[in-house]
Amino acid sequence: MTAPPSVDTPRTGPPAPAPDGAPPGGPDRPWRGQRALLGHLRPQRWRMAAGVALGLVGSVMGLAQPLAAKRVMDDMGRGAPAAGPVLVLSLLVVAGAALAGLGYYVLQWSAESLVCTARSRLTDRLLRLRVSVVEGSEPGDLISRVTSDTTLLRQTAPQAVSAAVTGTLVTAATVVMMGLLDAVLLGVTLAVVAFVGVVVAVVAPRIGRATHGTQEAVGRIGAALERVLGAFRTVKASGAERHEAAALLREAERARRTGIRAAAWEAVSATTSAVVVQVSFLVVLGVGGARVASGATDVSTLVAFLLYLFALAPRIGQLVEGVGQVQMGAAAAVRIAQAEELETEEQEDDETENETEDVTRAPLSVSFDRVSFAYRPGLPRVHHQVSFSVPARGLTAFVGPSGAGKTTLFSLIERFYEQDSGRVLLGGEDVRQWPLARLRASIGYVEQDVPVLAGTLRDNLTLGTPDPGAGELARVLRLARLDLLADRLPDGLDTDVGHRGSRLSGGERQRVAIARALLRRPGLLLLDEATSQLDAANEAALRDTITDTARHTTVLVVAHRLSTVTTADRIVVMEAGRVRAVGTHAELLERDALYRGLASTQLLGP
Ligand SMILES: Nc1ncnc2c1ncn2[C@@H]1O[C@H](COP(=O)(O)OP(=O)(O)OP(=O)(O)O)[C@@H](O)[C@H]1O
Repeated sequence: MTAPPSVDTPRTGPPAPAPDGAPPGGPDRPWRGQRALLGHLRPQRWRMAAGVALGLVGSVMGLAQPLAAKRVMDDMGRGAPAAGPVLVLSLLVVAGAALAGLGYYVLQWSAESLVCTARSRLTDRLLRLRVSVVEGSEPGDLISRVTSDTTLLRQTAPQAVSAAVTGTLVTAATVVMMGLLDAVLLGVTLAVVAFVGVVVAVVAPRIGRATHGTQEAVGRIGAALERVLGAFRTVKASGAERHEAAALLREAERARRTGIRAAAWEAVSATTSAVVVQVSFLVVLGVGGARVASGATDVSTLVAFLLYLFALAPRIGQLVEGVGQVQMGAAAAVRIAQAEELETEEQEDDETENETEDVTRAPLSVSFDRVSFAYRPGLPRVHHQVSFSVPARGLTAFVGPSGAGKTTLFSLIERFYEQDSGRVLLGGEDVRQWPLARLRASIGYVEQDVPVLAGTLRDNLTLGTPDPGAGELARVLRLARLDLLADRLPDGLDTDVGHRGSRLSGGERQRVAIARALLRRPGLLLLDEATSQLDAANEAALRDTITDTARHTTVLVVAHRLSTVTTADRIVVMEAGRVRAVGTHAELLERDALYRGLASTQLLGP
């Protein structure tokens, strides 16, 4: 074996995830949430503006209705024909209601579009996350960011926008009218109302923090549920339902507490604004009365001013509520932004989407050249200067004690992780030079754990090979000894196999995974303990299939049961992250004590 020259490469892996597995970042960067919220709103700004404008016109028509009604009554009182005013009033009623309804619809429509964009962007990113990032995160928490946080965003965005636009416009117009009536009284009013601004400035961040806390707790509920439902039988068999339910309840309680805290702060700001408006009314009454007495203004101006002040009150309430909605939306936007900041795999596969068309079906050689690797900085190394070469075609087996680093070899070939130093070569080319999509499309991989997804048998087989053709499907079903199963199932290939294939036996799940990998006609087939759960007859049959496949493809297998690999072209013995020996079964029995030990414990002689 000639080892290719070594090139030490710096570690380019992702940064370590946050210690609790949560996406990095926090709500504390100033205005981060508001900026993120604006980022979500921006693409919908015109549609939202249209919705708000329609609503505004509808409200103005509503305001004009009393005047039109007055006109109808006046005309009727005078005995004049009232058909015209009645028509105008009817138009105002119908058009006002229709426009207000249309405005609401357009606003909600834009909110749905906004949240759909957020969800698709987030799911797209989540599917492109690095394996290490997902393994360091809580899937349930990530899911809650796509579901619960985007829903909160959807609920708060229209109210926030409508409150900001309508509240600001109407407040500004009212203030102008008040200023025209009596500038001194306006000054007095603004001085009192400014207090609301101070309260809101103090309270708003607290609403944001409490909402963030609630959403964090909801995320942890998702994570705890995922943990329980992901190992449901184990939880039940261990009688751990109560214990796990208690953990869920603790998080639900935490969500309740932070939710109540947010509600309390909202109540504080709403009550303050209501009280301040009342106080401003009394102050204006007092100061205005004094001004009337001194002749600085007249009674009708004071009355008109007070009427405007009454009209202003709900607008101030709307603005205060809008600020609360913005804080809630911002809390959701921060959590969405945190998930969007998680490190994804390189974007190259977007740019070269048709690279997958160019899949390598020809057998691929594999070489490890002095590869060293640790899963994370600070963790012990799993591989120490691992070197071996496997030619294109043929069956190569990796054996060795548990934890020796066999599965990790496959993770480095698939580039789920990147080595700290040394090179991994596929078809003579560094795997880092391969476009990622093409690299993975050229490999068939059967992983050690639960390699079946929810859905039908057909969905599972065609994952990654969408239209294989009936003949090809029948071929792999036969090769993986699944043809009888497919005939037996009630809906054949369209039978639902349950969550993680729970309606299949362990051996059937393994055969499904093998069939799926074979369907790709890969240049390299990686099988990690792929036949460990098969009965003797099926295992023998699958062994023949694998041996046959290895005639035209490179096949690497990890096996604990040596009986499955004694006929391999070469066997690589690994121990504690190092390659100990390479040879055939017979050679290793003679040369390697560890292998001999493994063989004798498994009752395999020379
Ligand atoms: N995602 C991970 N993060 C951190 N450490 C890991 C990770 N996966 C595996 N390890 C560690 O790396 C070492 C090698 O694991 P690996 O799965 O490659 O061993 P293996 O030889 O395939 O073992 P087995 O035969 O039991 O499957 C083990 O000590 C394991 O604890």
